[in-house]
Amino acid sequence: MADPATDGTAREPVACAVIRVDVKSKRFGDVLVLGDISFTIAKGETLALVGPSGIGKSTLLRILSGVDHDFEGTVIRPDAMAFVFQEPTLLPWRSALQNLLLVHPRLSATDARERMAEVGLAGKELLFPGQLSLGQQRRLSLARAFAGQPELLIMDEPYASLDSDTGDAMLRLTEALIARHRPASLFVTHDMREADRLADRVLTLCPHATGATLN
Ligand SMILES: Nc1ncnc2c1ncn2[C@@H]1O[C@H](COP(=O)(O)OP(=O)(O)OP(=O)(O)O)[C@@H](O)[C@H]1O
Repeated sequence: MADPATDGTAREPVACAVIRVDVKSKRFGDVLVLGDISFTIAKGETLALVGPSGIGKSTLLRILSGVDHDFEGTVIRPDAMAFVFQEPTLLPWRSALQNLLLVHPRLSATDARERMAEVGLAGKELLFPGQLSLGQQRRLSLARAFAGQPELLIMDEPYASLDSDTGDAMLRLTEALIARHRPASLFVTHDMREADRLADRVLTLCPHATGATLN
């Protein structure tokens, strides 16, 4: 693994920023994991976060999402945020529709069904997650994320471990949902093809010696 100390510097205009990140440093004990990382994401803009294993991508996501407050710097984030993880994280004993409504209790059943139809799951509302294919489970987790009309969408390797056809279909679906709902989006990926296709800009976390780049 590369030197885990990371020095990322990425600056650009801040107009219409949905999230504003200015991390000076993040340490675990004496170990510097993240250095100087500054960026914003505007409404409708998608940023890919890439870098080698162990460089600090998940650590940065935890800081951005507000789970980890133990760092130097500031993050200004919106209230309405949604997360999509590698695993769909569905409750197996609840139907697909209930999985949506549990997270969004104010959503009407009609709206929830519309959200499911939007991701190609019309007619699957009453099935349990175990009765859905992995691709359908991922679609449901996307529907759940977009159902709250998030201002900021954070995705952590959302297409990992899918076969190439399913991954491609999910990528197309995500593109369409982002184009329609226009959240600011940030996603972690190891796949530069995914990053080039989905992202407007790519933030690369690099070892301390070489810094980080924003393209
Ligand atoms: N709670 C913790 N305590 C101590 N060190 C940690 C902790 N969490 C992560 N680290 C270390 O911080 C560094 C960055 O880890 P992180 O999980 O953020 O990397 P990553 O880029 O997401 O890796 P991957 O792509 O493999 O998921 C690693 O060296 C890891 O061992």
